[in-house]
Amino acid sequence: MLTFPNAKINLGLNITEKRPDGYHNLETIFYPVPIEDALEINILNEGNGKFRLHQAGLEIEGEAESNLVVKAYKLLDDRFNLPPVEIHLFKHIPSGAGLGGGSADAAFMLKLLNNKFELGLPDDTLEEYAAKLGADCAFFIRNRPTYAEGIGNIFSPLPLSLKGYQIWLVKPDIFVSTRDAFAKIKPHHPEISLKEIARLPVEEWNGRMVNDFEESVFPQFPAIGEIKKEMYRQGAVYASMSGSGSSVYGLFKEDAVLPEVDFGEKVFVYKSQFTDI
Ligand SMILES: C[C@@](CO)(OP(=O)(O)O)[C@H](O)COP(=O)(O)OP(=O)(O)OC[C@H]1O[C@@H](n2ccc(N)nc2=O)[C@H](O)[C@@H]1O
Ligand SMILES: Nc1ncnc2c1ncn2[C@@H]1O[C@H](COP(=O)(O)OP(=O)(O)O)[C@@H](O)[C@H]1O
Repeated sequence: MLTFPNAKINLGLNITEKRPDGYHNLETIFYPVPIEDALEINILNEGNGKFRLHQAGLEIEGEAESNLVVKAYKLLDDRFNLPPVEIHLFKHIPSGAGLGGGSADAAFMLKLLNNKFELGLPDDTLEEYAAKLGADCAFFIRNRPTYAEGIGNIFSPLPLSLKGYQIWLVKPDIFVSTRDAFAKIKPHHPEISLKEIARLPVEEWNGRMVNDFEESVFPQFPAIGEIKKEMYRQGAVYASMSGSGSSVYGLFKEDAVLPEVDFGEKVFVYKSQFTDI
């Protein structure tokens, strides 16, 4: 059985409080983007192990055991004693990009196992399992435009559509640690809630909808801030870093012609148009 975990971008991100447990409360909007990995499972008929992971495409750091698709499998295996599986994962979504690729793989693995082995788990339960695997993981269960609060795990659906807009996404060869990026932030409550800003037309987001991580990440990695400036020079109606970086996206009008810009070596570039949401 085969599935295609997609990425997300953050539309705005306000980090509002540091919590006693070390995590941070925030508000953000998660929006699905059609950059997709490919994830397949088959029943494993040979050997003694419970899983075998084959990985291709972009590299992911770490052992198979630490891959989030394996963690997702183990989580459900502990509860349901699943048959052994052979896993094929092809990575297209860059890691350390603020695109949630690892979290998407984990959430889609939960959904895949639920379907393949007919576990009958409703979305609410799948979200509870997903939340154990990463702060933004549960978003990918329903995978629709979502306003998120708490540590990024309390959701409400949002009637927001970027249909027709073009997205230009650039991920430089820079790895930003989410943990370090949080550590440098001074949390504060925004004057206007992100939910309110999101009701405005996209053309009015610039200067209002902010990603608090930019303030700590751009001084450390000026190249990321330069990409954002370039997006605006090229006519973006809105541009921002996604999550804790390092990717930057620009939203462009339907009829805009996106130029070819050389952002340097080892830079991931993706252009597309939002369709069905
Ligand atoms: C902040 C966001 C916004 O989208 O960043 P990106 O990962 O997308 O860049 C996400 O919610 C991140 O989610 P995720 O990447 O799953 O975070 P986790 O693995 O759970 O946490 C990584 C580390 O970030 C810090 N952390 C994470 C979430 C949060 N609300 N407060 C925190 O302080 C903690 O130090 C934690 O150890
Ligand atoms: N299947 C996976 N895909 C990507 N990264 C993974 C995966 N499993 C574990 N990881 C680890 O998760 C970390 C965060 O990856 P990812 O969620 O893609 O990025 P981000 O948090 O920037 O959105 C990576 O450093 C990687 O080592």
